[in-house]
Amino acid sequence: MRVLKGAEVSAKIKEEVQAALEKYNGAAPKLAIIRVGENPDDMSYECGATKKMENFGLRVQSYVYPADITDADFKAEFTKINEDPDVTGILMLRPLPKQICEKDIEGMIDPAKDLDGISPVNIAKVFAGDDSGFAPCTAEAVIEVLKAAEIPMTGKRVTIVGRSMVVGKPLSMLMVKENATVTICHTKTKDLAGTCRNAEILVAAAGRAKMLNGDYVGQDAVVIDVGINVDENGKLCGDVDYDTVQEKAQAATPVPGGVGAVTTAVLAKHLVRAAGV
Ligand SMILES: NC(=O)C1=CN([C@@H]2O[C@H](COP(=O)(O)OP(=O)(O)OC[C@H]3O[C@@H](n4cnc5c(N)ncnc54)[C@H](OP(=O)(O)O)[C@@H]3O)[C@@H](O)[C@H]2O)C=CC1
Ligand SMILES: Nc1nc(=O)c2c([nH]1)NC[C@@H]1CN(c3ccc(C(=O)N[C@@H](CCC(=O)O)C(=O)O)cc3)C=[N+]21
Repeated sequence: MRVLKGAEVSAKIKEEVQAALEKYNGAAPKLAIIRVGENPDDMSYECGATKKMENFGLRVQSYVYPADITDADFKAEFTKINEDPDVTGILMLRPLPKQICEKDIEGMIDPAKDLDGISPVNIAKVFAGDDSGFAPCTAEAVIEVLKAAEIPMTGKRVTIVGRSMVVGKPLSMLMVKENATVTICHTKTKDLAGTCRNAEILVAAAGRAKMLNGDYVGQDAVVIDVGINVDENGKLCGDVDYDTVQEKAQAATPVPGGVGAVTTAVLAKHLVRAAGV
C-alpha cells in the first residue's frame, strides 16, 4: 500500500508560496487567528497553523478572547480585525461559544480575507465551481493530496463520510468539479459499510476514532483520512483503522502526517492569494 504523506504535498505548496512571495514587495502577508476560549482542538490547529506560517515566511498573530465574552463585545473586536489594513487574512476557530451568533460573523467577514471559506459569498463560489474565492482549507487539502499523488478523480466513485460545512459538503462540490461521482454519508445513512466499500476513493471525515475498518474499504480503494481524534492511549488517530485497511487499500493517508499537514499549507496558500500576490 502507498502511504500518501502530507509533508511532501506541503513542501510542494511551500515552493509555490515562496515563488509568489519573491515577486511581492512590502511586509509579508499577515494571518489573524481568532480564538475564543481554550478548546484543545482549536489550540492544536492554532499551533500547527502558526508553525506553518512561520516556516513559510508569513506573519501570524493570534487574537484570544475569554470563553464568556459577550456577543456585542466579540463583534466589536471582530470588526476591528476585519477592517485592519495590516491583516491580510482571517482564520476564526470554530465552533464559537453559544452566546455568540456565528451566522452573523459569517455575514460580516470580508470575503477577500475569509481564508477558510465561511462567508456565504465564498460558499456560493464553491457550489458554482468558481475558484476565484476561498474553499474551506481542509476540503481543498483533500483535493491537493489526490492531485499530488496523481490519483485521477474523473469518473471515479467517491464516498465521503461526513456532511459538515467545513469538510464533507464543500468537498463534495470540489469533487464534482473534478468530475467525480459523489456519495455523501452521515449518521442516517443505511448500509454505511456497503456504501463505503463501493467507493474507489473513500474520504473519512466523521470525527470518530478508527470507525472505518477493513470492512468499509473496497479492494484497491484510495483512502483519505481527514479525522483527527485521540485514541484510548491518548495518541492522535484518524477515523480509519489503519492496520485493518492496509491489506485492501491501494493507498492511504496517515494520521498524523496526512491531510492535517496539508490543511495548514493550503491556509498559507490562501493567505498569499488574499495579499493579491
Ligand atoms: N485534517 C484537518 O486539518 C482537519 C480535521 N478535522 C477533523 O475531521 C473530523 C470531522 O470534522 P467536522 O466535519 O468538523 O465534524 P462534525 O462533527 O461537524 O461532522 C461530522 C460529520 O460526520 C457524520 N458522522 C459522525 N458519526 C458518524 C457515523 N457514526 N456514521 C456516519 N456518519 C457520521 C456526522 O453526521 P450527521 O450530520 O448526521 O451528524 C457529520 O455530518 C474531526 O475528526 C475533525 O477533528 C476537521 C477540520 C480540519
Ligand atoms: N474554522 C475552523 N476550521 C477548522 O478546520 C477547524 C476549526 N475551525 N476549529 C478546530 C478544528 C480542529 N482542527 C484541527 C486541525 C488540525 C489539527 C492538528 O493536530 N494538526 C497537526 C497535524 C496533524 C497531522 O499531521 O495530521 C498540525 O497541524 O501540526 C487538530 C485540529 C481544525 N479545525
